[in-house]
Amino acid sequence: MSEQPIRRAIAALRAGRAVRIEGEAPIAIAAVETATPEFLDILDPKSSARLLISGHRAAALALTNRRDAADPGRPVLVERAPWLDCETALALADPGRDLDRGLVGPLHPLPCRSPTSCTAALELARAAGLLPALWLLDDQGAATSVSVEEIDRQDRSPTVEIVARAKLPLDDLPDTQIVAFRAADDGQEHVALLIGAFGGNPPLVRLHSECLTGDVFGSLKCDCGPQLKEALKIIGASGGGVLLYLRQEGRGIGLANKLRAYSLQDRGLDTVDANRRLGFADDERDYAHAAAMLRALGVNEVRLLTNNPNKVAGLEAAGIKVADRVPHHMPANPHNADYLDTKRKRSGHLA
Ligand SMILES: Nc1nc2c(ncn2[C@@H]2O[C@H](COP(=O)(O)OP(=O)(O)OP(=O)(O)O)[C@@H](O)[C@H]2O)c(=O)[nH]1
Ligand SMILES: [Zn+2]
Repeated sequence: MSEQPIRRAIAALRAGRAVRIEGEAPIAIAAVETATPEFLDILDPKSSARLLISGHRAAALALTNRRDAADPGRPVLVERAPWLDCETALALADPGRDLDRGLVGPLHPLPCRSPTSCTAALELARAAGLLPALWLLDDQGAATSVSVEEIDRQDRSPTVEIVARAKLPLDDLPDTQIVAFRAADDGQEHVALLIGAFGGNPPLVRLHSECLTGDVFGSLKCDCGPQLKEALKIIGASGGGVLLYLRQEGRGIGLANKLRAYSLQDRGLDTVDANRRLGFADDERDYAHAAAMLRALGVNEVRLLTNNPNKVAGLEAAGIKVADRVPHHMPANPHNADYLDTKRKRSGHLA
């Protein structure tokens, strides 16, 4: 499959290996989180690598000048000083550690001469569930390579294939089938539940983003668990519809990064600032894979259960008509009241 380079590049970054990003200005990178000191000694013998961080992380470290600050999406490079070793770099990348240790420095930001390649590289780190902090290496001989175009989500119209389909009896629900999908680009496995009979009118559809803590453990920090259960109930009661279970843990930043965000929230940050402090945008999801899954199921128009206007816009941008938005509120509890409030005040969720 032509899209396999992304999967290989994700695997290489996670394994602490180097990846070459092909494009107008090719670069070679390795993840700060996984690259070992021995590896860095070999690939950066002169200590001339630079540290590549996201604009959001640079802003949190007060490294952005006024022009950069206007564009938090713009990556920033930091010169490798002799004291900037693997552990110090990790402290720069990981806000949990900078709060523990205090900031290191002085740090010298450098102009980023290949913003397109660097942005693609940071996107790859996000897709790998790693912190958005990379070593930018002089040595470009990395065995694994992927192009900017292959990484860029805007350029991709992802294809998904149906891998398996089976009956799944669920409590209090009409006939339900579970369908496993695999995305050709990043290899991610998503799931659809087809509940009851639907057809004719646009079906009731819920896009549920994975939340291990809420869905499985019943965490009270968010509203995901109750939303998931209630969505199944509402779809079942309406006669039928579709629930997509999307593997977009932590609004697309991955499980470990979400738990890092939780740890920052334990220290008083809200959900939006925690994401930014880690170096991510508030919400890193897109709905192109969801749209491809719906199309593969023959669904081109939906009534969408959500309070999130960005979800409606994202699905429509990916070519699925949203005939109606059906609100999907859950009662707050003492642990998630502030979180739900932040989503309304800062993330545009509808009350
Ligand atoms: N990064 C991050 N992700 C979170 C946090 N709390 C929950 N999530 C994730 O947020 C996603 C659910 O998003 P929500 O904002 O609750 O809901 P939504 O799907 O955008 O909107 P609705 O359709 O109205 O429910 C899941 O992937 C959760 O893992 C958090 O504090 N930080
Ligand atoms: Zn949740």
